[in-house]
This record gives sequence, structure tokens and C-alpha cells, in this order.
Amino acid sequence: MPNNKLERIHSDSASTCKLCQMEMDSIHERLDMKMEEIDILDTPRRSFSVHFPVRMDSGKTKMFIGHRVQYNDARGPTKGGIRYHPELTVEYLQNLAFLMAIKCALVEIPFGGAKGGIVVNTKELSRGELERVTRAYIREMSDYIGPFKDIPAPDVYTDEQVMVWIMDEFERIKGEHVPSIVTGKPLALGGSKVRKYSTALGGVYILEAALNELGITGSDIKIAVQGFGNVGKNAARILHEKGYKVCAVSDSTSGILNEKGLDIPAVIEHKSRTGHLMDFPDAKEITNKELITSDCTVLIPAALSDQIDLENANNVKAQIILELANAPTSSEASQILLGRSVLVIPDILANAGGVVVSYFEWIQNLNQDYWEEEKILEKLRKKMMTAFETVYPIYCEEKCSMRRAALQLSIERILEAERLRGNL
Ligand SMILES: NC(=O)C1=CN([C@@H]2O[C@H](COP(=O)(O)OP(=O)(O)OC[C@H]3O[C@@H](n4cnc5c(N)ncnc54)[C@H](OP(=O)(O)O)[C@@H]3O)[C@@H](O)[C@H]2O)C=CC1
Ligand SMILES: O=C(O)CCC(=O)C(=O)O
Repeated sequence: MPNNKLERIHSDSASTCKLCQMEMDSIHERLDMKMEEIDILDTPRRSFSVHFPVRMDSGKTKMFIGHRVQYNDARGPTKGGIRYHPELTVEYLQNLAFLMAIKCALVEIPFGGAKGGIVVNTKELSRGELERVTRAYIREMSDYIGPFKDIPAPDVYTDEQVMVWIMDEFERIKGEHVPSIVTGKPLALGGSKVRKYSTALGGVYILEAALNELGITGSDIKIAVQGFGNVGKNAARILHEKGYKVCAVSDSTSGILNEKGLDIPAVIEHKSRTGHLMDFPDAKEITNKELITSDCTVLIPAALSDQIDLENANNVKAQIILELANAPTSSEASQILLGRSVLVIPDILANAGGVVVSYFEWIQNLNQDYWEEEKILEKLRKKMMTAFETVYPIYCEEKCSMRRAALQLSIERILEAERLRGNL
């Protein structure tokens, strides 16, 4: 392992989030970080993979691979979603788990960061197979997760039902009720009001604060949303209900565009009835690539990573990018957008509403005391606005990207926790 500071920072063996490497390099310099501080942030604390057999509907047994990365727990038990995707790798999850640690520090909730999942295409599984795969993964993981160790939640291609199977399998193993083992549950089994749409709503609070700062107002604001799952669909719905023109949306197969604004409730009905966006009447069909460079004021990536890259960053027409997905913008693209004065509201701030209400769910489970919607909405808004109002002045004063401003703040908080624990 290289021992020179710069060599170490650029070494391939360094595990610091590659997704924001350039910002990280400039923070190392700005905060004049010591080698031991860089190392502590560079290193996932626990990172493991499990292989397990599952009996498929055909009667044959198939082996699956699951991963979990618990990146940093200096500020509390680790927290983060479970993703089911055929291209999932442990290296990639390390990046996402790092972002979780940063996100929790940014909104000042007492958690570290984790992320995990299974290498699987859920569209190829029956419901029974999905349940057996989930339960088998949790049997392998049960010693390493817990309400005060590591608390999973939904992410791409996992939902409330998957969270119930996680909770139920964990409870069978432990022989007691432990609803606080997982968040994102349905209301009937200890879920929290608002959690279903909190990622999208938290992002909308931040977007409106940014529009206000930039003086962008009026009925001409056009919005494009990539991804039409939990996050993208709810973002489109909330923005439509608030009177914004949502002109383009997409899912994994295609996109649709209507420059006058899409009828979002009708799009939601169409997607839930047909399973896709294709053939929606009164709209032009576009590709996911075309959506990214479509004529809009606000672009909302709400699907997978690396959607805005070196190839298309110069062609983005939006004035604001609200990153509801994790890591949708490559590090190089972020620099191009900064140069073009496009405001990129980073994932660690924009999509933090999800984990904030997960934190509220965890508290409610531990206390067996459930809160009304108004209370949660008020507390969510306060958390999101406090984070925005702390990050925005740093971004303005230091003339850096908003991502760098947010990362810097969180890193100082994580290092403070490490110092207080005597690790530095
Ligand atoms: N759920 C949460 O609370 C949080 C989620 N996030 C992030 O938000 C993003 C979306 O998560 P979530 O909505 O929960 O996931 P979902 O599984 O609910 O939805 C994913 C959506 O992305 C679409 N999609 C999948 N692959 C592609 C692709 N290659 N190109 C374009 N669209 C694609 C899917 O299409 P189709 O419908 O056709 O399958 C689907 O509409 C992720 O980056 C996640 O990490 C961040 C914070 C919290
Ligand atoms: O709700 C949570 O605990 C985590 C959500 C998540 O995975 C994320 O914010 O990326």
C-alpha cells in the first residue's frame, strides 16, 4: 500500500468513494487531512459476501450471492438499503455505503452507513422465489444485522413486502418481535407514515429552496424525471400536485415526453396497469438518454448510477439537477456541470428524506409509539431545511460544488466522532 499521501489518494487500492473522488481530493487538501484521517474514511469496516442455495419453482436448486457493506459506524449503528440487481458488486456497494455514512452525518441522525443486496434480476423470479431468496439471505445475515448493529431498508427493486420478509425471518431466528430490525415496512406492521414517499418529498423541499435561492419562479418550470419506481413516481406525483409541469418521465425500458406537461395521475395508472410507460397516449416516446438532455429546467435522475457522464454532461439543458438516485452523475460530469453553472443538488442531500423518515420509523418502533402524519412532515421538513441552510452558504462562499460543501461538512462530523471514540 502506498504511504505517500497523494499516491494513496489516487491509488486503485484506496476504497474512498470513487463516485466523488475529485471532490474528496479537494476536501483532503482543504481540511489539510492527516494520512490516518484519510485512511479511516477510506476503509469500509466490514464488507462481506454470502452464497446460499434456494429451491426454485422448477424444483431445481440455484446458488445466489448476497453482500453487505457496513462502511462506518462511528456515529451509530449502520443504516442503508438492500438492492436486488443482476450487476451488483461488493466494490460498488462500498461506494454506496460510504454515501450512506456521509448522508446520515449530513442530516445529523445517529447512524453510520451501510448498503447491501443480492445479485439477482427480480423480474425473472416468481413471488414465492423472491420470498425464499430474501429469507435465505437474511438467515445468512442474521448474526451481523440488528436494531443496534445494522438496520436495512428498501432500495432498488426491494419494497415494503421484502422488508416484511426480512423482519419476519429475523424474528423467527431470534424468537421475539423486533420491528426495529428494518425500516420501510408497511403501516400495518410497524411502518411509519410518510416513509413511502419521504425520499421524494424531502427532495422536493430541497428543490423548492434551491429554486427560491436562484430566483427561478413561474409556470414555465419544466421537469424531467428518470426512473418511475418508489422515488421517481412519487417525485413526479408531488411536483404535479404542486402545479409544476412534469414534461418527461422514464422507466427501464423507455420514456415519454409531452412539452405541455404530462397528466401524471394518468401516467401512474397506465404504468401500474401495463407495467410500462410505453404506449401512453398523448406523449412522444423518448429514450432514457434523450430524457437526460431534454429541454427542462430541472432534471431529476431517480433510477440508477452514472446516467450523467462525460458523453452527455455538456448537452444537459437543465439549470438544476436534483439527484434523487444515488450517484447518478459521474465525478467528471460533475466538474463539467460546475463549469457550466448547472446547480447539482447532490444525492447525499437531495435523497436524504428516505433515511430521515427511516430514523423516525426506528424511533417509533423502539418506543412502540406511533406518530401522526403532520408531526412527521414537520420533522422531515425541519431536518431537510437545516441541512440545506448549512450546506448552501458553504457552497456560495467557497465557490465549490454543492457536493463538495456537503461532503466536507459530513466528513468533519464523522472525524469528530472517531476522535471522541479515541480512534484518532
Ligand atoms: N427507496 C428509497 O427510499 C431510496 C432510494 N434512493 C435511490 O433512488 C433510486 C431509485 O430507487 P427506488 O425508486 O427505490 O427503486 P425502485 O426499484 O422502486 O424503482 C427503480 C426505477 O428505476 C427504473 N430503472 C431501472 N433500471 C433503469 C435504467 N437502466 N434506466 C432507467 N430507469 C431504470 C425502474 O424501471 P422499471 O419500472 O421499468 O423496472 C424503476 O422505475 C436509486 O438510486 C436508490 O438508491 C435513495 C434514497 C432512498
Ligand atoms: O432508509 C434507509 O435507511 C436507507 C435508504 C437508502 O438506502 C438510501 O438513502 O440510499
